[in-house]
Amino acid sequence: MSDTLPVPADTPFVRGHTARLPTRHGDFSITSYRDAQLQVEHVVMHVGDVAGEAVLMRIHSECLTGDIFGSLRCDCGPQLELALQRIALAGRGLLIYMRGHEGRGIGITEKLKAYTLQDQGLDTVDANLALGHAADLRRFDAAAFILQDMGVRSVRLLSNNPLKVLALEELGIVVQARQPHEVPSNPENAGYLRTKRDRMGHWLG
Ligand SMILES: Nc1nc2c(ncn2[C@@H]2O[C@H](COP(=O)(O)OP(=O)(O)OP(=O)(O)O)[C@@H](O)[C@H]2O)c(=O)[nH]1
Repeated sequence: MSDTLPVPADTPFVRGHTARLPTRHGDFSITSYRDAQLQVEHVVMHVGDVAGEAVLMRIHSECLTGDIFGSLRCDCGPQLELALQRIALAGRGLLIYMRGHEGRGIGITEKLKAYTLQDQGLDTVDANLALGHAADLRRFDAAAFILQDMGVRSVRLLSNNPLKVLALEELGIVVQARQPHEVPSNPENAGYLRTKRDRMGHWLG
């Protein structure tokens, strides 16, 4: 971790512990961070010395259904796998796994309610709105802290989401480049991806 950059003393974020984590994608280290704001622990999967410039980086928002159960309703699971593969292949980089981001911040129960509304014909955005939520409630200040703590000075961000780039830049993160992170679609998530492209401005083909 960086000894060179000052980390604010009054932060709600605290580094936990680092361990070696060999995976089927390659050999990673994993570091936990306590987030007193969201009352969760985020984890970072990292490879190589990430202090410095132009670090390959993915911020992955928790998606229990996609990441764990192989849901076809979204593209989260394949995006997570692809990101770990790309970072392992690069030999240097990190994936910040943001807990508390489930359902773009609405939580698992509300996301399941949104799924039911989507099965009745609403798209992802309107389902959130019908439940009384904004389309996207995620905050990235924990990610900004983690990058600073790890000494990351600029990133090559794996993402298709222009608002994510803006949100990170507003927090002072230098996004040197944005690299597309598109995975093949399937019949179950075609509408979801279309909504991301047409209503949320994602750079998707
Ligand atoms: N509210 C809601 N959240 C969803 C739905 N499907 C997936 N999610 C959540 O969306 C989050 C991932 O955000 P996405 O919009 O897919 O992608 P992104 O992170 O903004 O953009 P990329 O960096 O390009 O992947 C995860 O927290 C998922 O749990 C859905 O139908 N409704």
